Amino acid sequence: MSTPAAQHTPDGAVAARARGLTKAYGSGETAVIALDSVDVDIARGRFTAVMGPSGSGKSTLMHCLAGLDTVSAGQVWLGGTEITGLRDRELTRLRRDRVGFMFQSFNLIPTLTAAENITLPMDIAGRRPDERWLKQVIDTLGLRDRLRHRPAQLSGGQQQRVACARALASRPELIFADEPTGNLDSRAGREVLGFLRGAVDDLGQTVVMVTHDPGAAAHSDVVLFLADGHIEDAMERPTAEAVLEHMHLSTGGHPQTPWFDAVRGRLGDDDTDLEE
Ligand SMILES: Nc1ncnc2c1ncn2[C@@H]1O[C@H](COP(=O)(O)OP(=O)(O)OP(=O)(O)O)[C@@H](O)[C@H]1O
Repeated sequence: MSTPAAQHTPDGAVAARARGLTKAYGSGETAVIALDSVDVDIARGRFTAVMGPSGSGKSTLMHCLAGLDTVSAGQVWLGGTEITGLRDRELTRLRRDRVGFMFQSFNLIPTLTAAENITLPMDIAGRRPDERWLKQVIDTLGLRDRLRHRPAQLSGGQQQRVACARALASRPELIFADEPTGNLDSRAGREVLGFLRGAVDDLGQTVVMVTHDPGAAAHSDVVLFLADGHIEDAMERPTAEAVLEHMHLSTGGHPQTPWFDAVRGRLGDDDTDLEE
């Protein structure tokens, strides 16, 4: 299925692209089609949010675009390189060089300092960081005076900022963030979203973020809405209210799902007339 994002993005401005991307888990009668012939372009230098009900295929889409999972059919490109069909070793190198990851659970090494955690992927790869870039990332994220601290000595928001710096350190073409604010209180969550926004606006990075939270999605430039393994809509310049309204409409006006209740509660607008 084509999306507005797929139709209007010129070639050179695409950080990742999928055509006919299909992912099935299992086979025969028990097969689950997690993604069903998805076409999508992730625009370079923009902040894209991916939303949709639980099980709609968000994580699968992110993993296939990032080369973390194989596809059942279709093609995926990272920048100009088609990754479907690459051998494991080539794919690992490409991922290491071009992609940064942020997860809900931070994934920091407890025995290493913030500074060591930030450069760990580059140290493993035997690459020297670009010191000017690293300094810019650390200052942008406000981590200068936290570099010698270990994760346990940092707040949740600071830990996620370290994870953000780690994702940015090698200046990847693309950062994938899977619910990066899921384990944070709302203030720390807003702070991390502000830094991701800054990574796009001030550092020219490309960010793809999976989220259930309309308030988080409102920090993005475009929201892709998944449903049953399809991209069923895209929204440019989203606001939390417009995203929530879209979620309301996509549940057919019967927002009885735990997913909807949870996000509505987080927006704090239980008094609105959503259930009319
Ligand atoms: N390893 C797996 N084996 C079998 N089925 C899977 C596997 N991973 C995902 N699925 C199925 O694929 C579909 C899409 O899953 P996915 O995790 O991508 O959804 P999601 O939108 O990210 O969900 P959530 O918001 O709950 O994280 C679901 O039906 C899920 O049960």
